[in-house]
Amino acid sequence: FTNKLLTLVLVVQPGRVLLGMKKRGFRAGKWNGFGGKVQPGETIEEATRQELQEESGLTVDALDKIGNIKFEFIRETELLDAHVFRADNYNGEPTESDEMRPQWFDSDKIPFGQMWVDNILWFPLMLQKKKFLGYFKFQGHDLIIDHKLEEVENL
Ligand SMILES: CN1CCN(c2cc(NC3CC3)nc(N)n2)CC1
Repeated sequence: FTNKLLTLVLVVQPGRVLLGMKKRGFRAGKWNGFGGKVQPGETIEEATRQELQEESGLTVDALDKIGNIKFEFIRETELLDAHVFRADNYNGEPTESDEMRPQWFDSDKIPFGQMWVDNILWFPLMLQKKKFLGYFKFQGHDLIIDHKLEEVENL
C-alpha cells in the first residue's frame, strides 16, 4: 500500500461547526471540513493551515490534533491517511472561494446525508473533544464494509 497524507480541520464554535460545500472535483456535492493534500517539504500542520485559509478564508491560532483516520478502498492500493484537527478559535470571516462554500451548522443538525458516510461515526467524538484513531474500509464511495474506531489518550 502507498500512504497518501491528507489533512482535515473542523472549526468549532459553541453549538455549531463550520463546514464547506465542495463546488467541484471528486468531492463535489459533499459538506466536509477543510483540508487537502500534504505537499513534500510541508508539515501536516502547515498544510492544514494553508488549506483552511485557501478554502475558507480563515486563519487559526491553535490547531488541536484530534484524530487520525485511515481509509482503504477495496481493489485500490492507495491508503488515505487523514490527520484530523479541531480549531476552537479563528480569525477572519468565512469566505466563499471558487472551490468551497463555507456554512455554519448547528452541532445537532450536521448534514450527514450529504457528507462522507464515515463522518456520522466519528463526529460525536470530535464534538466531545475526544481523541480517536479510525480505520474505514470502503467499497465505492458510499459503503463502509469494515471499520474500527477507538478513543485514545494521545495521538
Ligand atoms: C482532502 N481530504 C479528502 C478526503 N477527506 C475525507 C474523506 C473521507 N472519507 C473517505 C472515503 C473518502 N471522510 C472525510 N470526512 N474526509 C478529507 C479531506
